Amino acid sequence: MKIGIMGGTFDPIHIGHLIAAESAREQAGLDEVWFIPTADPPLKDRAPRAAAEQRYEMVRLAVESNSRFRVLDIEKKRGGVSYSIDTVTELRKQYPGHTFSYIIGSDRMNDLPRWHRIGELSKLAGFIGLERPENTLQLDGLPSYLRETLQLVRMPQIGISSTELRERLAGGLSVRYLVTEPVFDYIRRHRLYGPRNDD
Ligand SMILES: Nc1ncnc2c1ncn2[C@@H]1O[C@H](COP(=O)(O)OP(=O)(O)OP(=O)(O)O)[C@@H](O)[C@H]1O
Ligand SMILES: O=C(O)c1ccc[n+]([C@@H]2O[C@H](COP(=O)([O-])O)[C@@H](O)[C@H]2O)c1
Repeated sequence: MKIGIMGGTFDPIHIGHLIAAESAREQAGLDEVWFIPTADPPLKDRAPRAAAEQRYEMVRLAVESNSRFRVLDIEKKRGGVSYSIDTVTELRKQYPGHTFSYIIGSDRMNDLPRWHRIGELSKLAGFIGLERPENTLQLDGLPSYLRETLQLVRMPQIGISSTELRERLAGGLSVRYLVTEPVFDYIRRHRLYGPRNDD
């Protein structure tokens, strides 16, 4: 099977992530998309607000109604910094018949050369790049070995981020319809992302 990996911090997961995954599935002819919430994200300068277990649970709730979407706890279980090379190596061992491609937003695409052991990773997995409103992909900035493995897909522009959602929640504003209803309920029940005084 052809698998797309939707990796992310998902702090929290929002409709932009889901529409990105669905667009990639459709346009890249993927059989399934596997969502993999990180433990510690490698290149983010702040630790996630919600615990790995809570971020995993929100992703599980967001994808459970789609039979072509799955959530994997592989990075949560491994703990520590979630390097994609470790995840792909483990997945290839576990599922030798599948091929894997990382789905990434165009904003993250510029960071690709800084990913851990990126040369090796690019031989083990492909990359599917999505356009995002606030960043235009500068393909010229990428080395040719990455350009060659990159497939670009289009998606309706969803100009939201988890950062914006956390800010809205901290400010007492609604995130209804920016996240799925079960995720909205989970955030409310667990009182996630409320105002705090150590920011
Ligand atoms: N609105 C969006 N449209 C398309 N892709 C997105 C969108 N938001 C996030 N992504 C992509 O989803 C993946 C996971 O992103 P992540 O979990 O860090 O979400 P984020 O909204 O960018 O979070 P934050 O604001 O906390 O940095 C990344 O590849 C990112 O580019
Ligand atoms: O392996 C790396 O060095 C690496 C560096 C940056 C990001 N990633 C992966 O890219 C995905 C999106 O990351 P983030 O930080 O934007 O949530 C997630 O699966 C990360 O593990 C991976």
